[in-house]
Amino acid sequence: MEIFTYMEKYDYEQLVFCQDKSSGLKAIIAIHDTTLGPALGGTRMWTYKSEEEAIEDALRLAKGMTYKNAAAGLNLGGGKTVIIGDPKKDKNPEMFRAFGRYIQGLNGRYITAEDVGTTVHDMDLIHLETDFVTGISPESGSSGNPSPVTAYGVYKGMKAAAMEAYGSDSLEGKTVAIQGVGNVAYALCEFLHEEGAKLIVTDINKQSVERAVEAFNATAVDPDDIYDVDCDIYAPCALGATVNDDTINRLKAKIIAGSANNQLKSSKHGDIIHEKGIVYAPDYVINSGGVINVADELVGYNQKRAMKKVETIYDSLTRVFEISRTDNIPTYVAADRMAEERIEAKKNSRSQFLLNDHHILSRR
Ligand SMILES: NC(=O)C1=CN([C@@H]2O[C@H](COP(=O)(O)OP(=O)(O)OC[C@H]3O[C@@H](n4cnc5c(N)ncnc54)[C@H](O)[C@@H]3O)[C@@H](O)[C@H]2O)C=CC1
Ligand SMILES: CC(C)CC(=O)C(=O)O
Repeated sequence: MEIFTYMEKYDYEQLVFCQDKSSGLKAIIAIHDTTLGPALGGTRMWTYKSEEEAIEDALRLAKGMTYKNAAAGLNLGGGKTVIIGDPKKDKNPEMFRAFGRYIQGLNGRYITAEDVGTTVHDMDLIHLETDFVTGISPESGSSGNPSPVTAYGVYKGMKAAAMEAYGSDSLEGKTVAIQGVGNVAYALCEFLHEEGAKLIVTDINKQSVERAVEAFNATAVDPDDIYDVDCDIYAPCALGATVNDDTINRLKAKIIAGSANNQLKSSKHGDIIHEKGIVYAPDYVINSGGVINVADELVGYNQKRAMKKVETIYDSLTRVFEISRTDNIPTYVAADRMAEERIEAKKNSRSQFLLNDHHILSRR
């Protein structure tokens, strides 16, 4: 990959490589755009096959955060970190403290939180070195684990998608195929089960599947079979790019709505599902509950206020579906347009965020 060519193409601001030999830290912080404010996005820890794959993931996820934060109405830019390693085997406290020092060095241009492979405990370790971290333990006045709130937003978004597809937002009796029953999806299963939806689940982790089968009477299938099951809603809640050339003709669902980031392998796949009449809830709109929740910490966390804002995901998606219908454009294009309009409006007055005295986290 020609890194500068790629960065120039999608207008990235900064890519930071962090290495700490004694703890084994190898992290990549990608900052896409700070027009609206400091870049906020989580830290993913994953076993990448190559450094190139890790860089690409960081870059794609960071750009997604720019759009997510803009579409959610947050005054925040987009960034994300990936740590190369196995979250089950390679973590140690020094690693996250070293990473925290790198974040501190960015002086507020980037604020982190949880993502796949990282936990509240990891954020607490980062917090020992920097204030530019959210989603730390609630005892410190923080909002804690964002996953259940993300799940609540996805649940609300799924209802908006059901309204668009079926004319009713009830999920009772609907069959939802859930790919990956980790932190977000387990909490999502709770909401869906409570409303009377039927659940089909899969995960590469057997224990996660068993837990969902036991708790929600879910039907388990093998990971690759999830694309072939009869269902009303396909909910990708694992990693990205699962709507791709191999899967797109296998999916039987009328709705695609889940928590995973970067669900479409490429924009071509968004065009195809639009032509097929599938209602696609753009990933960064439906999964913005977590970032909306942690962003509330920037003004002094208030759970009620945060949850009220998370509920607006239903309205944002309804607006996206309306634009898509009226202008006959795919929903991902409608969402991009909403986000880009917000960023463009601000572009001439603000860019390249730098910390100022009013940064709330520096006073926490
Ligand atoms: N945690 C949060 O608040 C937010 C999460 N997201 C996104 O939602 C997705 C899930 O996040 P979390 O639940 O936090 O992560 P997690 O790591 O707790 O859960 C992901 C699950 O997917 C499973 N998985 C991985 N590859 C799989 C495959 N090929 N087939 C089936 N299962 C597979 C894993 O075993 C794990 O159980 C990620 O894409 C994440 O970026 C987006 C916004 C916020
Ligand atoms: C986990 C969130 C708090 C932020 C994030 O990285 C995301 O929404 O993908």
